[in-house]
Amino acid sequence: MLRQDGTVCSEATTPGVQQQQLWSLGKRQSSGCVYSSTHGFNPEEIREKLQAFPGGSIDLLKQESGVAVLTINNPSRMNAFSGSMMVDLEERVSQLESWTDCKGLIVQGAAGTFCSGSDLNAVRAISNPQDGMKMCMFMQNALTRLLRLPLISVALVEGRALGGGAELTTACDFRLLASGSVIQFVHKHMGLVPGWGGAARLVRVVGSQNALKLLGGAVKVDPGLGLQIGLADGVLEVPQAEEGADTLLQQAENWLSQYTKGPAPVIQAVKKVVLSGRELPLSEALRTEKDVFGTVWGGPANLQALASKSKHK
Ligand SMILES: CCCC(=O)SCCNC(=O)CCNC(=O)[C@H](O)C(C)(C)COP(=O)(O)OP(=O)(O)OC[C@H]1O[C@@H](n2cnc3c(N)ncnc32)[C@H](O)[C@@H]1OP(=O)(O)O
Repeated sequence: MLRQDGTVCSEATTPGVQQQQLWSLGKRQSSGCVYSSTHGFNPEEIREKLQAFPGGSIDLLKQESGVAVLTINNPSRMNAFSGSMMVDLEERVSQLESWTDCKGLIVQGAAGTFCSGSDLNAVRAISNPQDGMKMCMFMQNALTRLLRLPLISVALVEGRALGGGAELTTACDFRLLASGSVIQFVHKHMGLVPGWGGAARLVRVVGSQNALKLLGGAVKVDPGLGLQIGLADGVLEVPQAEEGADTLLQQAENWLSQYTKGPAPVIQAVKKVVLSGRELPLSEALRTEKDVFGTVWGGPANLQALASKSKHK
């Protein structure tokens, strides 16, 4: 059953329609926004305002493998988020939510750098508190939906991830840092704190002590520090120009494949139980886990594994 706040609580499951149910469970939870009209949030109004600051794009490539690539594309501004890119992001997340075969997602920046945060030209133009709040709610909704997608996501960070760009990395399940890259929550230097949900997510990734250090000191997190505090899940070497070396994207796809190998319903179920464990109180998380279990128990992958008498050596 779907609660009004977008979370899922338990309901009886009937074996046989399990795969369909898993998808709808994942979809229902992933579409749970933080803000709605009950919070005075009017998405149409802010969409229109954001569209007045055009430039760049958010590009989505869905691949047969079930792994999609989302590219932050505004190279002349170091992939800063223009207003229209924020609206684009929301649209791409909607497209991913309705992709039934999804298994994984790589979020990258175009042209050798990740993202320099919100476009400072747009920020200046909407620097009044009312517009700031609306933009903040809009981006929190979009990034919460991104993190709740029933797939396994990784931010591929090359170059710099600054401000909102750093926040975006925390809306992915994992982060891979290329050699020489930096994640920096520069908000304090801008007289700000994160507003796209980056602080709340950062605390969950690195713990409150480390989050306080990173935000309070606007610390530059390089791959070494990232690994040490758990912000980075792996480090990739930027390939030399010589022929044959895997690109960073290929390396990220290889890395992600350890988690996306296998049937989509099972990968989606894995994400779903982890997500509910992270977001729901224990009793609700347990009931959700039971429901998700019911969608894979006796399903094609389960039956095939039983028939092949697989051993786990
Ligand atoms: C809740 C969200 C909070 C936020 O995200 S606030 C925004 C936080 N981000 C920033 O303050 C980034 C400011 N930019 C910088 O520090 C530097 O440009 C940066 C990214 C380190 C790159 O330095 P450099 O390699 O020296 O390159 P550069 O400065 O010449 O930049 C190349 C062109 O990109 C532009 N750019 C970079 N970041 C931008 C941004 N966020 N908004 C708008 N334009 C931005 C920059 O102005 C420059 O443009 P132009 O060539 O002068 O026309």
